[in-house]
Amino acid sequence: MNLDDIRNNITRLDQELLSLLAQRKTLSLDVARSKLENPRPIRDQEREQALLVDLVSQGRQLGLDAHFVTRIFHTIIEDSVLSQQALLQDLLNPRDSVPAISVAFLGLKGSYSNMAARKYLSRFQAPLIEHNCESFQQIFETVESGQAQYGILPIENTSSGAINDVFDLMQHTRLSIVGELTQPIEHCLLVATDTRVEQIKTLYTHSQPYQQCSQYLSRLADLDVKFCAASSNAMEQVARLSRPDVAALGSADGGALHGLVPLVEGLANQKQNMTRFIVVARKPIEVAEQIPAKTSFIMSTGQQSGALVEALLVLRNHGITMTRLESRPIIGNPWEEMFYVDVAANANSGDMQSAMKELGNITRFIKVMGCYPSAEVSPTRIPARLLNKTQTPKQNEPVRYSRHYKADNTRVQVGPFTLGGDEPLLIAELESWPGSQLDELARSIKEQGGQVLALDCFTDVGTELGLDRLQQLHATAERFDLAAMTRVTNAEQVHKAAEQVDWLLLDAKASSNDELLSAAGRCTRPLLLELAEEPEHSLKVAQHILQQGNQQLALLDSQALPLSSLLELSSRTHLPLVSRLSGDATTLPRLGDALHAAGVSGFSIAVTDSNRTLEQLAQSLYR
Ligand SMILES: O=C(O)C(=O)C[C@]1(C(=O)O)C=C[C@@H](O)C=C1
Repeated sequence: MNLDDIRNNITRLDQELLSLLAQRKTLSLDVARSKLENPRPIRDQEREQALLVDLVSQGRQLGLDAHFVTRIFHTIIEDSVLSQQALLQDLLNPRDSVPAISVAFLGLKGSYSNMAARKYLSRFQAPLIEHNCESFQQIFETVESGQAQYGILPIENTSSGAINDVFDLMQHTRLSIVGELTQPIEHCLLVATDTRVEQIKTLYTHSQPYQQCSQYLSRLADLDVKFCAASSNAMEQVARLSRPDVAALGSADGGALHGLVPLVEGLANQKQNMTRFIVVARKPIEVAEQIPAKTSFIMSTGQQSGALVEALLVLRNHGITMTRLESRPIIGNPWEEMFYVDVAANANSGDMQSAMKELGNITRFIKVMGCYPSAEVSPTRIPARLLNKTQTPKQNEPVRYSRHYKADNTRVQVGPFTLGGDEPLLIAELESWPGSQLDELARSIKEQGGQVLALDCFTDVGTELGLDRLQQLHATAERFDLAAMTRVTNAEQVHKAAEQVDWLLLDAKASSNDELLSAAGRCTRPLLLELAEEPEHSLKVAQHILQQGNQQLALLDSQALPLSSLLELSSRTHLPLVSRLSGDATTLPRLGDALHAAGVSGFSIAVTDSNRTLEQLAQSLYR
């Protein structure tokens, strides 16, 4: 078969896939109607789990990786759940029979708010009348006066946090929240003509995307930056000039509305950049009981100590999960706060009604801002014990970590460095978060010959600070051409860390956490598994990880195992070994040499701002 024939076959298969997806969607809507007749919740995670287990098993028999199959079906099921929700909501909240839908949002054609508005309202399949607004205030006014039926407002961004102006305006509005959506923010360099990055001399941009892409932009020399009121203005300007030396920052979809094309994509410092929007309207909506709902309300408590805690306890006592808590000063009442609360509950449910009544008795002010369908469809996970059942064990297949399975040493690619090659790899561990000293220490590690910067981002801190530290670690490692490593202790940390660092450390305690091991085994970042007291046990854990798909695994000895045990280990497994060394500057280099000769591929040592042991070890190893 020649290339054209193969491509024709691929095209045919893709069309079949599309037609099958459309048929599946029709069936999913039939399910929704049947759930309405015989009331049942839309979401049925038991059914989803059973479906995924079967699909993964059948996929494996067809040579498809478990991770690939689950990822695709998570997306299909997410769409199915959201389509069912939209159908039920339409039936419950019939729309006035107007020929078009009108919406107010910030900015002009192509702004992120415009793209969010189009995405959210596409479900109504009616022509859209767009009201471009210059401020959040104007959006509220346009909807309040009836000129637009809906308003779209950003309320939080993963990199810049809460959008306070919107929260402040919410305090005084008569509008209700009727929906939410999350929009990925993907900044690109947009151009109007055929050009190259080196030719760009002037950049038109709004200040926010400019800050969010600072790392990429700092690499472009002599750029004249012209700030605009909104990204859409920047795009308009570049489209009007239509020259090879000008570019705008904005989304590819937004740019397309102005005839611009992306020259470079994915420019944001933070790779996962998302904005959550709320949708407001004059009339509140009802949310069908079968749908996962959210309710937003605002309240102010007295200033006596424990008042907020008491209010939150009411939610807990009614089994209501709070998904967000934000506080803003009350304008005109210095030192008083208004709290914005989102809960995962339907405002009409018995629990919520009685919780609101109790809250009414202990707060100074309380008002429901709206109840709306939750746009988050958290993916159903397959527990490790079921995932393993989906394996079709081949008779007498050698265990994966063993030399029978693979005779040659595994090479693990850690950022730009290789573990398991000819040269040993040097990991410098910082024992606590160094704050503003981070860059200084990274510079010193690089100078001394270190290659990997290891630092705990999550230990003893909340998720938000952990994520912030991850980004700092990523940025510093990149600045000094080091690879970055951090410890992960749960599945969520695996997903977050995999976006920012080159190597994930699983400590010996990880072996009892099935969910963590499965997430690590399914991620595509290399792993370093700390050996448990009983190395045999860790080899079983290694087998479990390798079976999930991730083959980039190394073992860490942090208990200074005797040389004989290390030799035995390296005769049994092809996985590279790393030793955590401690000791003084005179013994360390000799120890390092001996262990390297015994097959140890990497060394990890603690670095402080005063010791130079890393340098001595590096000099001895790289002699
Ligand atoms: O089987 C159902 O009950 C469906 O609603 C269909 C479906 C699916 O798309 O497969 C969607 C949502 C449920 O959570 C489970 C499965």
